[in-house]
Amino acid sequence: MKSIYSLTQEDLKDWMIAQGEKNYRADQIWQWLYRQHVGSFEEMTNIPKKILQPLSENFVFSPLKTEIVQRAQDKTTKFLFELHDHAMIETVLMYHHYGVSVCVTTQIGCNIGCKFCASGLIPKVRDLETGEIVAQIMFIQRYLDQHEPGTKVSHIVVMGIGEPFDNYENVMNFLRIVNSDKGLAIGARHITVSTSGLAPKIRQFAREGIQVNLAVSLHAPNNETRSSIMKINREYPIEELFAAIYEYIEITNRRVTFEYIMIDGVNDTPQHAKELVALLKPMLKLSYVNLIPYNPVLENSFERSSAENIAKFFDILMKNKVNCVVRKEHGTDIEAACGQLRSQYERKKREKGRPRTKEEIRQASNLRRQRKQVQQS
Ligand SMILES: C[S@@+](CC[C@H](N)C(=O)[O-])C[C@H]1O[C@@H](n2cnc3c(N)ncnc32)[C@H](O)[C@@H]1O
Ligand code: SF4
Repeated sequence: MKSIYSLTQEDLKDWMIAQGEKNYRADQIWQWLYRQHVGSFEEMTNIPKKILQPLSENFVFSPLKTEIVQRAQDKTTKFLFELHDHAMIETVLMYHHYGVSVCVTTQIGCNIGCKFCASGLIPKVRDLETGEIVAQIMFIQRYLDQHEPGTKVSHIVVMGIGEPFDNYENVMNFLRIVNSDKGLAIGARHITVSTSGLAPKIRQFAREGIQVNLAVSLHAPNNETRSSIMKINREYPIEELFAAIYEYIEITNRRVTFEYIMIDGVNDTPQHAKELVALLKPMLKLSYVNLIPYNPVLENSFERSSAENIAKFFDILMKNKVNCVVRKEHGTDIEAACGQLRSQYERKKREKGRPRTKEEIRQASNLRRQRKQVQQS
């Protein structure tokens, strides 16, 4: 059964009309959901039983069951949820000087399969429904209501497990619901959708008429390096990706953020930095680069660039007037890399009772060492 959070305002109105009810009932329910943040139909005290009954027969409330909550020293909190089909997803709550953001998951697994990413290890099982994405925000808003009354989710990043543009319609509905001014009213400019670079969807997104920010996971300035870590680059090479980005900028007049993970010996040399400068030169005022220190994951041997190499790379970009920042890390003392909490949890479940192999012990100690370095740096 679908979640009530799957419905846009229009869907809810259509449903009311189909029940022979008045439009304003849909507005009342919307207010209960997104202004009062109720967690059940019974709490909607001004809605008559003759409406609540069919509502609860046709829709579930939250489709999420909490499995694990991990809180880091900097208050970053990771939630592992179980869905009705026992699939596990992750959602992260982060605290910033400008507010509170939530990172949402959009798919179970991911077919893009980037080599460095824990989420891409598991092929896509299915797309999340709109309601399953909205429910992540509402769960965390209720968690905040309970633990820190008055604190509101102010920003959303669509950067959890999955490729949002491979679940396009559900993600667009999610954006409309959280942005609705009669509901949560999270400003479009406070929402960022990150894509690995599905060029045709970037063009489609440009035409949606919403002010949501676009981030592109670039991670390399040339096709050879990018294809070696992101197989999506073979389908949409840099020339095609940038043609779509230019079109996006032309239509929306909005700035694009480029995410660039710093991976030791892969994409972090001064030569890579110079190539990145050349690539971004024509769009200096309309682009922004986030340099992200790589978060080591157990399943591969990539390592984070040294602080020195990150600083050198940053300097080259800055000297060439590329807007750039080294992204602040969140929750380094918990399973911070996207998809890690879920993959650790599922591995432990599979391996219960089985002794670890030498290779697994080596990998785990390697990861612990890298994490320690990350926390100390
Ligand atoms: C998990 S992805 C989800 C959104 C979308 N699929 C994408 O690739 O942009 C969000 C961001 O996390 C980055 N990422 C993935 N694994 C990472 C890791 N181990 N350390 C740091 N960033 C990572 C991705 O490259 C991407 O920029
Ligand atoms: S980085 Fe994004 S696109 Fe690549 S595997 Fe991870 S979630 Fe999928």
